[in-house]
Amino acid sequence: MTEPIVARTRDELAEALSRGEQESAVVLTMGALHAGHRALIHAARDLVGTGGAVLVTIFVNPLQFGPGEDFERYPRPFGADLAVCAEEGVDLVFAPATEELYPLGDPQVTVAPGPLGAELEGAVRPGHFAGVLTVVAKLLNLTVPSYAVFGEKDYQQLVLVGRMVADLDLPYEIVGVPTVREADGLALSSRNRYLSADERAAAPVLGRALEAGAAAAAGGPDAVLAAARAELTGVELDYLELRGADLEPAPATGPARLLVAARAGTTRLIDNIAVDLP
Ligand SMILES: Nc1ncnc2c1ncn2[C@@H]1O[C@H](COP(=O)(O)OP(=O)(O)OP(=O)(O)O)[C@@H](O)[C@H]1O
Ligand SMILES: CC(C)(CO)[C@@H](O)C(=O)[O-]
Ligand code: BAL
Repeated sequence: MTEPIVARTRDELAEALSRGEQESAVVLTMGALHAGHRALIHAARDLVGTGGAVLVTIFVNPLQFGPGEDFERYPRPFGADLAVCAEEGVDLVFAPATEELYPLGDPQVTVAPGPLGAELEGAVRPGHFAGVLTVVAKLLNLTVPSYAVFGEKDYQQLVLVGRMVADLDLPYEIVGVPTVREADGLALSSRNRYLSADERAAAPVLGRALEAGAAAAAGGPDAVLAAARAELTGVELDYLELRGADLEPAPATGPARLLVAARAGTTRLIDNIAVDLP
């Protein structure tokens, strides 16, 4: 097992990137790495092969956290994260300090996420996706990969990153990876560690609700939502919505996406599933 190169500054990153011309794939994270991130790293390696370079960024981005959210509390187990990267054969880790990524302080020019950025997660977390897209654009322009790998667990983020790349002609291929789940259906998330025993016992209702909704697709959109809603007990619901695969309003037929966000105690969980409307 070889240790990844660790770059903490732009100069260290540029020097590391200058050493090779291989094709690269990047996985952008906020650390606290789990099996979901490992799946993204595996996908990145599959894209570039053993001759290519897999990069992981670890940066808890203050721009995407709102007031009263968990920026300070967010887990930062950097040593453990480096061990995961070494186990998974990551070639380069870029882990800048906030002032390294934002040397001029809060950016005056940011990426506007458009109307979708104010819906679903954006309605509950105003400004979140402007923060996400701004840091994603910066990290991609610093790491200049061929591919950038994202998880379907944050489906709206995946859609918005893809739209940013398309709208701004950014030269990166965005690749999505299916959500990795616990045995009981709970989507892996760095925030799951916040859950008390009782909250953890309640949390799988999100996955169960999504499965029930998808299974009711033959009955159409109303049946999907009714079946999902019936499972959502023991949590505080933020939203349950059926949209098109591109998160536009749900079509009457064809590929759709069922999305849920809820709180188990003070821990906010999100999840989603593909639904095929007949
Ligand atoms: N269970 C999962 N399955 C697939 N991809 C995942 C999963 N969890 C996170 N990812 C992806 O990993 C990347 C980094 O996400 P992040 O570092 O925020 O981890 P996280 O588990 O989503 O943490 P958070 O608790 O903040 O949601 C994102 O593209 C995200 O969608
Ligand atoms: C993409 C990302 C790393 C940007 O901070 C974050 O939103 C995340 O981890 O999903
Ligand atoms: N992957 C989620 C990032 C956030 O909640 O800010």
